[in-house]
Amino acid sequence: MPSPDRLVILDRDGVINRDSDDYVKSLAEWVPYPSAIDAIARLSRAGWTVAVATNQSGIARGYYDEATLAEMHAELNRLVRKAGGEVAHIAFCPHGPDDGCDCRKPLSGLLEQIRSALGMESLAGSWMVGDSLRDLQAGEPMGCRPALVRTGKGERTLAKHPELTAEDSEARVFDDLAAFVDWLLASTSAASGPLPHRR
Ligand SMILES: O=P(O)(O)OC[C@@H](O)[C@H]1O[C@@H](OP(=O)(O)O)[C@@H](O)[C@@H](O)[C@@H]1O
Ligand SMILES: [Mg+2]
Ligand SMILES: [Zn+2]
Repeated sequence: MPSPDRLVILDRDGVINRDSDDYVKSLAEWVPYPSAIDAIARLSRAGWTVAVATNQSGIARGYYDEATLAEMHAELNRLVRKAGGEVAHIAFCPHGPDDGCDCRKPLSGLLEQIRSALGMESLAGSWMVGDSLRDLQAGEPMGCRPALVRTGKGERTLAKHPELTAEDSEARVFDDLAAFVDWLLASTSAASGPLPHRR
């Protein structure tokens, strides 16, 4: 059972792979950031558990189906394993904005699925890394530490929510997933225990 202090939960589109305003509708359109695949493997090799929480309303919208989504996630798993790492669990919301589900971010249902799948009591102290505010909002009730990346919709998110970069913001901002992992591994190798909360 992973410790939340060594768990990173990743949003998918815009963090692990390029996002598209037209949705990522096929394996061919699923283009991972090479540095992100390597970053996930570096986390695994350093003893961290990595999970993914992704909204996939394109399924409800009829743009692609769960079999196509499974092809993308098989490829993600293959690439991460080839790089020497592992993705412990991928939780996805196939629903649309009007379906009233409890798993579409900013709700926390996907993170609850991850907590349960990994057999954890709590996610408090784990990291939630995303390119949209709703990613960070999904982690907040679960006690996740928020990290925003500038890739994908990250720059748009920061333009809409400049408070995220304020000195007293709980969120930390990074250029991309690789930069977050560089910082996290450097910080936690220096401090053996959990990271101090941002002052
Ligand atoms: O970033 P994650 O959660 O991994 O996935 C986001 C995607 O499911 C899509 O989410 C859609 O939002 P709506 O679902 O239409 O609000 C749009 O933002 C698309 O551009 C985007 O590709
Ligand atoms: Mg995203
Ligand atoms: Zn859902």
